[in-house]
Amino acid sequence: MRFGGLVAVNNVGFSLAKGAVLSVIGPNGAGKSTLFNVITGVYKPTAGTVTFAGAEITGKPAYDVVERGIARTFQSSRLFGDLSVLDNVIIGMHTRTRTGVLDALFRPAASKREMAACVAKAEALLKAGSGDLYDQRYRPAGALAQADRRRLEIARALASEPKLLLLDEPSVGMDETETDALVADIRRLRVENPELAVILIEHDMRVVEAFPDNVMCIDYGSKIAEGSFATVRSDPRVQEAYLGKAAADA
Ligand SMILES: Nc1ncnc2c1ncn2[C@@H]1O[C@H](COP(=O)(O)OP(=O)(O)OP(=O)(O)O)[C@@H](O)[C@H]1O
Repeated sequence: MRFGGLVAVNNVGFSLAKGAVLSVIGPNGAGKSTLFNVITGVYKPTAGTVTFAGAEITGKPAYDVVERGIARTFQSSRLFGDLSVLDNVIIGMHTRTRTGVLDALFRPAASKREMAACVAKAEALLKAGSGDLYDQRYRPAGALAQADRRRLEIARALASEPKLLLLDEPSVGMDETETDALVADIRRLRVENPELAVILIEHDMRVVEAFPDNVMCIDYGSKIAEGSFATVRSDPRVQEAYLGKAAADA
């Protein structure tokens, strides 16, 4: 992915199996969020391909990508701050609902039934995560504490029933207890949806270490290491990227 003269993501090839978790690490500006933006259709890559569930989705519009089963959260909150917690989750279901404005006018019973099912499903998603989002379901999303906003972003992403969930720095703004709860949430999600694949962009090694099988480190847009957490952590190029050459040599 090129932006003028800057190559933000360069030859970052990887594949992920159903049910697997991949952590993407790398210093600030390495190209991690751009990778998510390429996968989810926010950017059309200047070269290369993205294939998902057997179909090429390179450059497909974001709504199409969500419909195919890829959901994401963002580094900065994209919640509707004035809407309730519950409504934010219901909005996440829009690709899976069938009735529209015309149905509301001409088939009000069907429309009402679908809405009731959406509310029940949204409440279940809010109950399932850690914390007390369910108890706060009628509060405006903008009034939530930061950790709760992150949990709500995840609940909203799950509302689209994804096969692949992309989490962009989910632990930002969380203390250690909240981070542990996040790890527990992701673990529980995997037990409940064994086929759900997850890609995490993370700076917090507590989270990365909790899913140690697949880790990829990006630096200046290129992949510099991949493998288990232990392999990647001990790679001298990774240590240099994070700590600077002098510290890595020390
Ligand atoms: N739309 C854009 N136009 C121009 N340059 C961009 C654009 N988006 C990202 N970049 C550049 O691409 C590079 C990679 O940015 P990106 O946000 O993907 O990094 P990151 O690894 O996610 O960093 P961080 O951890 O700070 O979020 C940076 O140099 C950034 O300035």
